[in-house]
Amino acid sequence: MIPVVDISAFISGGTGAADVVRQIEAAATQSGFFLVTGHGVDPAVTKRLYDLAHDFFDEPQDWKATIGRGRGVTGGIAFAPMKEEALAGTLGMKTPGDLKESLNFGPLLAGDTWPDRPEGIEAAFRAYFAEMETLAKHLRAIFCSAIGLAPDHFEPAFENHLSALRVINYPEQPEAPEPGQLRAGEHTDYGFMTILRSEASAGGLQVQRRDGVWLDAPNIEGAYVVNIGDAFMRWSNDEWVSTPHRVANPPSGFKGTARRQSIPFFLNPSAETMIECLPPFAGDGAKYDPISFADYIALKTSQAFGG
Ligand SMILES: O=C(O)CCC(=O)C(=O)O
Ligand SMILES: [Fe+2]
Repeated sequence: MIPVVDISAFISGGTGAADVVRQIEAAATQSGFFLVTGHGVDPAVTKRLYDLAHDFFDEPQDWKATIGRGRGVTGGIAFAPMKEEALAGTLGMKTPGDLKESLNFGPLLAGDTWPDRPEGIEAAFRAYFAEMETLAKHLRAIFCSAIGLAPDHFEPAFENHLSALRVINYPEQPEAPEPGQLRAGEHTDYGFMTILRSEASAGGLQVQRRDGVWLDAPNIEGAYVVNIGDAFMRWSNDEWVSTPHRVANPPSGFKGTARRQSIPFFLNPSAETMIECLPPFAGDGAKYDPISFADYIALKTSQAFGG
């Protein structure tokens, strides 16, 4: 259900590029999820961010609580402590807060002054963000090829893109979660697409099949999980699907190590980008009115929080 696609032939322009495009199109229109290998992301850059964020999460709670709470610095750091977010709320479900904490960064997003430790954490975030920008550009070109758009069709929309990079820590669960409480509640992602560095653990990523059954997403070391977001689903007139997913708790009584750290990169277009039915999908008429990405996010947020 969640295929693994080696995209190296597309990146190098070799024979097999067309096959990559067809595999991604099939996944994006069926489950909205796929794994990519052969993506060219530098594993050392990934490891550095992973390790420094791990060190940050190991710091005492009372110190962490002083970090990343302000919003006065563009390109600063934002820290969300345990249980602050309940993702299922975005689907109108009332649950206790998610059993995770996260560090969040985007070059054009508001945050706070970076902490002086772990040393190099800002540079690690920025370097990984740049790797994700490169991979995202390849994926956009694959999408264009699949849909029948010029290869650079989406590029103007990503000149001042509002993408966000997040490292999430899901700690051990020495106490049983409350009823309905998960590591990350059921949700869809809002943006264009998400590129996730997942991690195998007891209590991991699950994706909802169309019949409602939850399936464990496969984990392949070094591969990225890619999923389509709501904004791209709307852009594609619902042909490419944004699928509900969540992060399960470790089984109760689990005795091994269940700490998990994931790194999602949420690819978003610029605020003024118009989300308007792409011409190849307009055959039977556009289902939605054109809307700017900024207005779309405001609409989603008000729907999720009943505003
Ligand atoms: O941690 C994960 O594997 C997924 C997290 C997620 O879906 C999200 O933060 O949007
Ligand atoms: Fe998500």
